[in-house]
Amino acid sequence: MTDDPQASLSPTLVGPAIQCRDVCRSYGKLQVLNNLNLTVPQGQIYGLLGPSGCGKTTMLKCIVGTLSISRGYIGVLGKPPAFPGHGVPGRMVGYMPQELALYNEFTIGNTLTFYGRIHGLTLRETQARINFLIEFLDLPQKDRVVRNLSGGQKRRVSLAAALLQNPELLILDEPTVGVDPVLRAKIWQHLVDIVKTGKVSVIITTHYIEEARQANVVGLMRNGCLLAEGTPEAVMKLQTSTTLEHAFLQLCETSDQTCVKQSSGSQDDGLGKSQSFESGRDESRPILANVAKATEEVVCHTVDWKVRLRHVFPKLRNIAALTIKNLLRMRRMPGSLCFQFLLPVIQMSLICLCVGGDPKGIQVAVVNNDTSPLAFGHSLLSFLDNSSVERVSLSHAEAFEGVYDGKYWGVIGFRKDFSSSLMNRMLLKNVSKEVIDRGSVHVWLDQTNHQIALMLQRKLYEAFQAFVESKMGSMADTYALPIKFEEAIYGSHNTDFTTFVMPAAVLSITFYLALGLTALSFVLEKKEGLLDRCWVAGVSSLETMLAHLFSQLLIISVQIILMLLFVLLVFKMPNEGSLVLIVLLIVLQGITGISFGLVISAAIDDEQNANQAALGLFYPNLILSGIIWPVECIPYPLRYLSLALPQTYASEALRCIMYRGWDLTHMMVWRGFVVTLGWNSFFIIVATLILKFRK
Ligand SMILES: Nc1ncnc2c1ncn2[C@@H]1O[C@H](COP(=O)(O)OP(=O)(O)OP(=O)(O)O)[C@@H](O)[C@H]1O
Repeated sequence: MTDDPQASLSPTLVGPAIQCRDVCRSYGKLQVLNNLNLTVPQGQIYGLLGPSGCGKTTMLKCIVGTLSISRGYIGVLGKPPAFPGHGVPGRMVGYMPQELALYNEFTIGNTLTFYGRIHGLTLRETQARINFLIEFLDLPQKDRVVRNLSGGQKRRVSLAAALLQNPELLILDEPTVGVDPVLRAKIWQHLVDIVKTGKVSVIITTHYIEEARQANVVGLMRNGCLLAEGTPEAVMKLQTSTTLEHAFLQLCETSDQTCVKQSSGSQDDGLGKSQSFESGRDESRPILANVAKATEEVVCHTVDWKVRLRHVFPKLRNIAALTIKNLLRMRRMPGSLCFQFLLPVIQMSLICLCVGGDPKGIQVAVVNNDTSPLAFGHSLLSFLDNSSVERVSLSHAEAFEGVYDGKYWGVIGFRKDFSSSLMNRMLLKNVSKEVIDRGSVHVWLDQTNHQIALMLQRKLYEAFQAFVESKMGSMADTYALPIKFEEAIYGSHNTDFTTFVMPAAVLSITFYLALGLTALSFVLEKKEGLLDRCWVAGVSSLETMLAHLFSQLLIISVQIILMLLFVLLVFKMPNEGSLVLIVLLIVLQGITGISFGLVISAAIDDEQNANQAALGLFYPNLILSGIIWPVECIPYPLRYLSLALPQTYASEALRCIMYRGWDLTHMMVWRGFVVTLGWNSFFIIVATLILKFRK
């Protein structure tokens, strides 16, 4: 097998394989491990037995380092778990967690090849081990997908993953559950065989107490304490029992009787503390008073700075293995992949089609009492945009009744002498207020829909302007407002609301999809024990995050290409700026989404809560980031919050690039990039810290 730098750091094992001293661990107020002392001798099988909920799994998780202890000391193969440069977590340890911790969409071959890559095995070595394990564990063909295996077969694949790299220490949490008696016997025989070399040690938990007779040492655990530890024969002898099960029952009864003594911290020779049956082992030595002592033991291991640096620095091998794994998972879920590619395009197309355009087919009642042969009323209405405004000629009473009933959005009314009064208004210098009023178009609107009301006002002004031009020719300007809008400096007079929304919407869609998918997939991996398993195999949180980032970047790239193709070529949105800058900013915003997703999934253990967090943040962010309405409308001090959000300055920057053709020399552009990069770094640091300290 290839030389692993970690393997070369294998400690000189003079002491036991695992040593736990006064280990305490709680979940909130629930004290699960209570001053637990346990010793796994080098080159032996240790059976950790105890009733459900007594803390066995918690103990194993503390040993592999996925859970931290609140007090005490744990030494694994000579050093505390996760000690810089130590092979635990890493190749020296094979861990089979209680949950299956398998990638369901992988084949058996994919699963084992992935762990082979993590452990630095060559393909040939992995292949040889796969063939052996399939034969030995009576597994189906290696191209069978894990999802379609039976419960027992899945457990055996999980065991195979733990055995793959021939580790020096095997930590197996209930490996024989759901396995038939013949195979159970075979697994035990294999464990017995591999420890015979003296180089491999095993700690195994099982519900089948009797099978643990094959262990060299058993530890009987109850309520977070070790009741007894010794060879199975010694335990049975002391309890004058013929079976381990009976011996255990007796120990439990005795322990219940001395329970009060235990809680008062009795130091006598009863079962208040762990009984040792192993000759020569000093279980009666004073309990370490506090963490300080444990730390003392830890600091005696000096660490070379190079080793420390290698410990914190992400390993390319692991990142590559995880990235390949992520890509393979994506490939095995084509439906989900298509969804991820198409959803942004569909969302963006819907925005371009449905948001910001003029309302169409708006029905308006017309009461035209203008009977003059000039028929100015009729003529003016002919200039109204027919696609937006549908006119319905009615009597005065019917028109108003229709608006009150919600059938029409307004009434346009012309008085009997509208044409002559309008003519007088335009041609005479002095006219009475009454003539002005009679020569006006009277409009009553249903103002409950601001956009429709605004559109009707605008269409009427435009129709009037066109009408005046048709009647007055070159004199038309005399009757227009004395304000002239010249050629637009940026954009055009036809710029609509869609143009405003589009850049921020692209960023927002990329950000939220990346956030949602990252949070969900990470929380699920964490919940199913996959992250812990990878961590025990030697993968750091940072490596996991980087690999996720790389594989997700591939998805984001396809999403961006499709979105931009639709936005620029199909919906013909204007773009004056550099495509490179546009793509870069959207990619960086996608990374912001991924890194924020990592923070959520690092802090939250449950997919429902993670979804709630992502959904809960969606609307406030959409509104406060100026995506659907200008930031300038947000009142102070809320505006300060808005400006601090990851998408506010980025949206502004993208609008400046696309519509003003600006580049990085403009503050409004580089500020968007700087703020995005700042948020990315912040989120990744926070996620790493949470993953590191939340054990
Ligand atoms: N993440 C957690 N948060 C809160 N309590 C927990 C958590 N994990 C375990 N516990 C509790 O800690 C106690 C010990 O659990 P643990 O899984 O270590 O028991 P166990 O001996 O392995 O049981 P089993 O044999 O059924 O697997 C139980 O009461 C359990 O409910």
